[in-house]
Amino acid sequence: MNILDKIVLRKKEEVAACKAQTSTADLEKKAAFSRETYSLKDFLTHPERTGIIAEFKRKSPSKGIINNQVTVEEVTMGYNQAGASALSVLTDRDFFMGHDDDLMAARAVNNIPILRKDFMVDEYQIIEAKAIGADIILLIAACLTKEELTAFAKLAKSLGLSTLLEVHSQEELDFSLNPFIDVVGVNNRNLKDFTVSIDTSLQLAQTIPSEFLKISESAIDSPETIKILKKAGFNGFLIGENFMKTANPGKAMQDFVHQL
Ligand SMILES: O=P(O)(O)OC[C@@H](O)[C@@H](O)c1c[nH]c2ccccc12
Repeated sequence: MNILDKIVLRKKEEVAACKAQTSTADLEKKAAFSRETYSLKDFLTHPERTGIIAEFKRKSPSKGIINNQVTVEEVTMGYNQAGASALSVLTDRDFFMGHDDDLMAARAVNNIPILRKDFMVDEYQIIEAKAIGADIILLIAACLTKEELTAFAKLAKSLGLSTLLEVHSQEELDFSLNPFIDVVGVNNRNLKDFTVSIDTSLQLAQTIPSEFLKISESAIDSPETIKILKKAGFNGFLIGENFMKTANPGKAMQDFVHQL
C-alpha cells in the first residue's frame, strides 16, 4: 500500500472517532465558527504580500523530523512579518506531528489566511476546519472522487472558506476542476512515491484554465525557482521544509524574500 493510501485509511478511522465525540452541532457553537474568514485569492494578489504560503511542519513521512524545537506562534508570526500571503499549518497528528491546537494558536496571533493542511476525506473535517479558525481547506485530487471534490468545495464555499485544489498530473486536473474551487495548486511532490520535480508545475501551468489562480507546492528551495515559476504564470508558492529546517524559519523566509 502506498503512503497516501495508508494516511487516508488512518484518517477515516480518526474522523469516525472525532464524530463519536463531538457532533457537528457542537462544532458550530465554537466561537471561531462564526468569524469572518480571510480570502486566499485576495491575499495572493495583494501587492504588499509575496504570494508565499509559508508552512509550519514539524515532521513529514518523506523527511522524518524537520524541526521540533520551535513554537507555532514564533514561526507563523515570523512568516507573517516576512510577507506571507497565507500560512499553512499541518493538523495531521500521526504522520506530520501536527495538531488542531497548532492551527488555533496560529489563528490567535495572525490576521492573514490560514490553510488547514490535512487530508480531507469527510465533510465533518470541513466544519471542523472552520471551527478551529481556518480560512482555507486543501482538497487532494489523488484521494477524492469528482463527486466528493464538488460536494466538499461547495460546502467550504457556503461556510466562507477558500478551497485549494491539489493536483499532480494532467489526469487529475481533467476530472477535478469545479466552479467551487478558488485556487489550483500543483504539487511537485508525488504523494505516492515522494519523488519531486518542479517540471510538474511548469508542465501543468499551460493547461490550468486562466480563471483559476495557480500555486506551485513543495520542493521550492531557491528564489531562482520562484522567478521561473512566476514566469510560467504562478501566483503563489507553498514552502515548508526550506524554512522549517532552519533554527529560525521566520528569519529564513525574510532572507529568502530579500533575494526575490
Ligand atoms: O516542505 P515543502 O517541500 O516545501 O512542501 C510544502 C507543502 O507543499 C507540502 O507539505 C505538501 C503539499 N501537499 C501536501 C499534502 C499533504 C501534506 C503535505 C503537503
